[in-house]
Amino acid sequence: MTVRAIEWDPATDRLRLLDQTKLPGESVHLDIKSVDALVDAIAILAVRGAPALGVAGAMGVVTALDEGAERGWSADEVLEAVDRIAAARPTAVNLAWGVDQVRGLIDQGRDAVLEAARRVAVEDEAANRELSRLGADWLLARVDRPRLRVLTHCNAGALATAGWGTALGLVRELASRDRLELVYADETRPLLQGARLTAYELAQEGIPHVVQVDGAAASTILRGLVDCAIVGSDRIAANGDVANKIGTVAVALACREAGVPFVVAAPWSTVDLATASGEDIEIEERSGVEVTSYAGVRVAPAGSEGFNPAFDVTPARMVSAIVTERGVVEPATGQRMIEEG
Ligand SMILES: CSC[C@H]1O[C@H](OP(=O)(O)O)[C@H](O)[C@@H]1O
Repeated sequence: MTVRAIEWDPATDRLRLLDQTKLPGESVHLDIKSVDALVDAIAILAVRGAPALGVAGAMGVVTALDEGAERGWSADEVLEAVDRIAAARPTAVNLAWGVDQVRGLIDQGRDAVLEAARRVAVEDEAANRELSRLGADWLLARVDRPRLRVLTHCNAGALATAGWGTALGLVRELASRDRLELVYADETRPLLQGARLTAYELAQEGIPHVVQVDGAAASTILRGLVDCAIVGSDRIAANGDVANKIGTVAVALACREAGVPFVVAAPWSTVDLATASGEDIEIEERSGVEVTSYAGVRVAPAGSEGFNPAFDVTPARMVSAIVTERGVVEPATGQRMIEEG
């Protein structure tokens, strides 16, 4: 079983999060007792990754019901608290999607909401395993090499989902088939999800990998050191434009120039058919201090401000494949995301 980022803890009957800001050095869990605590955990990326945010959003509705019962909130006050969870981060469609999967059951009571939230988690992990199989089949049919060398950006692993992972789920599937040679993991400034979290997952499972600075990705690809790039996503627009961690579009540009596949792995819950194109995706702007400092130590001069968009958009024309549990779409050929998927 892969590392668990999120669970509904039977011992406390509360949402329990693995605090990803403490990894890889410490394995610390947060018992979420209030909506404020969950919103804060999302804001500081203690829980992060689009599918994981969907699960946290769904389970957070139970947290809102419990806090409302303790504090005597009206039905409207409970819904206002649920809305705060859904709005805690703007780019990943999964957060609001996860809340929406269960909020309509509130009038059926806590048990119904918790059962539905748990189902969101189970279905996410199942989707990740299915898309990993489909993605490995797609890649192995196109890359003529005994074992693949893969570049990935950020963390789209078990820590970013309910389990197994999306981009790293595909990596795990390749490794299980003995078709993986090496993973180049971009460190992913400024919060180092790659160096801290992707490396943590791969090291735990003995999957061969190296960590590289983000600035090395393009030359690693252009030097012919990788056979493909596989990344996750936070929101996929109807036309196949893909929002993902800042730095992803640079990887896609290099893949197109080098003629290697740029693959996006994501559950269908990340596809947002209501968003026509990447131009309509809100990009989260985070504090510039995350760029000008690291681990509390300022690295830029006092007079320098940080510019910190957390995501970028890769145009559909640069995306070789979007792999979901419903199948593979090839946006670079003009294919669009459709409900039948
Ligand atoms: C499997 S989706 C993971 C996705 O989420 C990450 O963003 P963040 O760490 O800020 O939540 C990044 O975009 C990953 O690709």
